[in-house]
Amino acid sequence: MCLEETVMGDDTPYPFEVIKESADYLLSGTQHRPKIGVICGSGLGGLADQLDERDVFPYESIPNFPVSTVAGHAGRMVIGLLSGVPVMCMQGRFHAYEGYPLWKCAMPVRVMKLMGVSHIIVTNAAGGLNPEYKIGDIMIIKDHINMQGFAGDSPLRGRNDERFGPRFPAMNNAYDKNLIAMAKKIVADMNLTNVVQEGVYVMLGGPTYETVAELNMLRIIGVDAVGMSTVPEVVVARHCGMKVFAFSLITNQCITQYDTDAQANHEEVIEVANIRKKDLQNLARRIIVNMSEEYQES
Ligand SMILES: O=P(O)(O)O[C@H]1O[C@H](CO)[C@@H](O)[C@H]1O
Ligand SMILES: Nc1nc2[nH]cnc2c(=O)[nH]1
Repeated sequence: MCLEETVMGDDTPYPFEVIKESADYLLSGTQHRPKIGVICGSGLGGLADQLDERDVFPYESIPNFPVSTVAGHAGRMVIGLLSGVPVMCMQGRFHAYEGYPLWKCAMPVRVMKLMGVSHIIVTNAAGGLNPEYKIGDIMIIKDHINMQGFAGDSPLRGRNDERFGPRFPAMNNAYDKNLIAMAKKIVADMNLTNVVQEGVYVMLGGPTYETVAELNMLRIIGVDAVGMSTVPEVVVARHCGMKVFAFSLITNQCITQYDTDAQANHEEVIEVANIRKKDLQNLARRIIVNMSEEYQES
């Protein structure tokens, strides 16, 4: 198969050389050499606007990159300094429901890897299924349930390239315990303990929100928050050896009763993200500064 066919087809992940082309393009357009990557969830892209000395790359300008099609996802890579730490931020991500295969949703993580990123922060907006969770809570993700994996799909499906990682990567400890402990200290220091939770995230394919029966089933299997992203990115990040920290902003309460007319909707998701964005940006900034101290020591 020629390179062009491989790039155009959706059946198999881009080869190393194609990912490298994207990485080299970004490296040639910025002086920064970030070791920390951030994927901004729905309505959470404001962090990228806070970077100093930033270089901005609309996704359509980056070779081989998909484009964002969802409200609340600006669709650009922003590389710059946050409190002096070099960072690259995806202001907008790719979802399976947009029509992208899982490997393409997560392809930017490999681009980050080839640019030198070793630590990644993945954020999302999610529905709170744990009845204790309130709208506006921040859930540190301690684990996930990979529903697509149960069904035989994976961003790692297809031939494995050992230059990225092993055929059979472990996925326990996907969410770095030391980073979680560090984040909890920061949360306490910021007096945010009462709005921060720690729980299990599930990704469903979307774009529908869930039925009552689906939500009740998910709760039984141990889910605390429900979304339509993050898992492919985390799987690919762990496959290539990155340390992962992830959190969900609980933008709505999942509706687990039949006797209500309330309905989940994306406008509410964006609205809540807007209300909470300052706390989230401050939290992310402090985590990034601490992370940079960690990788400088290691
Ligand atoms: O996961 P992010 O991208 O934050 O967005 C979440 O919010 C959207 C639904 O409102 C879906 O895209 C879901 O995945
Ligand atoms: N699947 C799903 N994704 C979301 N993103 C934000 N809220 C939700 C939700 O309730 N369900």
